[in-house]
Amino acid sequence: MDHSPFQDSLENTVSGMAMGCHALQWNGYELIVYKALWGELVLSLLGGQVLLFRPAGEKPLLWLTEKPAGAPAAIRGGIPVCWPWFAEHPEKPELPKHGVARTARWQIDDQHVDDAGGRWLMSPERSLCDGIQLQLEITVAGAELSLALTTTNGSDQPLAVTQALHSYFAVSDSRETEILGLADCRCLDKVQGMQPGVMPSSLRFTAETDLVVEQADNSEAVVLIDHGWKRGLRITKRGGGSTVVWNPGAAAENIGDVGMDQVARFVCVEAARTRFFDDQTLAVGATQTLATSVSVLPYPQRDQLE
Ligand SMILES: O=P(O)(O)OC[C@H]1O[C@@H](O)[C@H](O)[C@@H](O)[C@@H]1O
Repeated sequence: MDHSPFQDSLENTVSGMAMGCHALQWNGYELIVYKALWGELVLSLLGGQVLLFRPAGEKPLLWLTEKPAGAPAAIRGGIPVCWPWFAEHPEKPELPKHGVARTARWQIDDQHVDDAGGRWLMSPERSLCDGIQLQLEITVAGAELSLALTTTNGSDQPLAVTQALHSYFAVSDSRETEILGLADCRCLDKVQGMQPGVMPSSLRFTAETDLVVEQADNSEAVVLIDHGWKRGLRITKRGGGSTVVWNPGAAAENIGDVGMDQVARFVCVEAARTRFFDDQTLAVGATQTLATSVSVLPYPQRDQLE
């Protein structure tokens, strides 16, 4: 059987690789694969994007499309970096949705990997905004993955920035999952034309879902319970006052790298800073960090939130 990366899923390709660090071409994207005692991590140089994280003995925590558009298009899955604006540009709708970071070329500036985890520092190869520095720190500590995206305004002008770490979490079936931890938060429902509402104590995915939720910085973790795989994911956020929850439902038919055959395999829970709830202007010389982490919880774990 041919296990070329063009005919097999990235997950299968990586699971067949030896321990260590490997460069891999996948549908025109340059990837770096790390395999160690703690598990597997795959980084894409396009977008500075974590594509795969699988702690040893677990299923992958992140979902990745099996029908990638191919380089240099943005990759759907893993954790795209949306920066320096989230969603549509507020004044120039012709500009790319979710900013320019996810389609830029990034480099690995520093890395340290050992048997317990690793730490990687990435930055765009070329500045994406004059005078602005952007750095992504990726940390694996055992079975936990953390990302911290730091913006430093080294220009002579204040910088308006919104952003998201747009995590695609792998699930057995989105209809078998629920999201806890956002009860009573204010939200805007994008599917209903940004209609304001309040989040329920448990959110289920029964149709297209696209919610921008006002969730205070450093609040309790969001818990994603997967009743199919009997797994919980604990998702934290720091440095942003918004959490975005997205699954396209039937709208996936019109999204080439999702489609109805893949739409139930993921749920997005995004750590964000949005113009709806926590717009930010970064003063000259100021630094801001948006961070998120994910780790596995035993199932069931509802009582941990009650
Ligand atoms: O297709 P894109 O540009 O990657 O965006 C995916 C989704 O990203 C989410 O963050 C938005 O809330 C959705 O509205 C959007 O559809």
